[in-house]
Amino acid sequence: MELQANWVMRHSRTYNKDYYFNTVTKESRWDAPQVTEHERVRASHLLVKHKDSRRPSSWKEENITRTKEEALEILKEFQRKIEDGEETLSALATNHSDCSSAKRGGDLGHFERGQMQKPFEDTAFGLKVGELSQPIWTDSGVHLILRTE
Ligand SMILES: O=C(CCc1ccccc1)N[C@H](Cc1nc2ccccc2[nH]1)C(=O)O
Repeated sequence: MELQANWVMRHSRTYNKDYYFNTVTKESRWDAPQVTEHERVRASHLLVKHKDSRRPSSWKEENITRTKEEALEILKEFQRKIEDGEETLSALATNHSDCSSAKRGGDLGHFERGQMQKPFEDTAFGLKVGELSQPIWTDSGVHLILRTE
């Protein structure tokens, strides 16, 4: 079983049973400290909408008519530029994201589970800090997500 950082399992001869010891805080416990996943994360994203998006309109384009396939091709080009270090997600989101968060470089702020559309939430909570997602689909369109905290 995975233990939280700095915790080790020890054996008590007095009680003849295992216990858990934190090598940093010197705390000891009978029960194993559970690894809790992050309660909340912070992320930025770049959204490309398509004609079947929940709201096929944005600050950029009053009436969005591109197809899902076209949206994905556009997003994959952005993904390549970010992965090559040619562009940052923030700069591309500012100029090209179909979400109102474009005005904040794509920053969505902190959020907990239960606040965003499920595919978006699951991807964001599955990223390490600084990690960029693969293109993911929600009812809003297709997104790239960068976990920032
Ligand atoms: O829902 C919003 C606002 C999101 C937001 C949160 C926090 C700060 C700023 C913006 N914008 C939608 C597009 C959109 N759909 C999303 C689905 C998941 C995450 C972000 C999303 N953004 C839209 O513009 O149609």
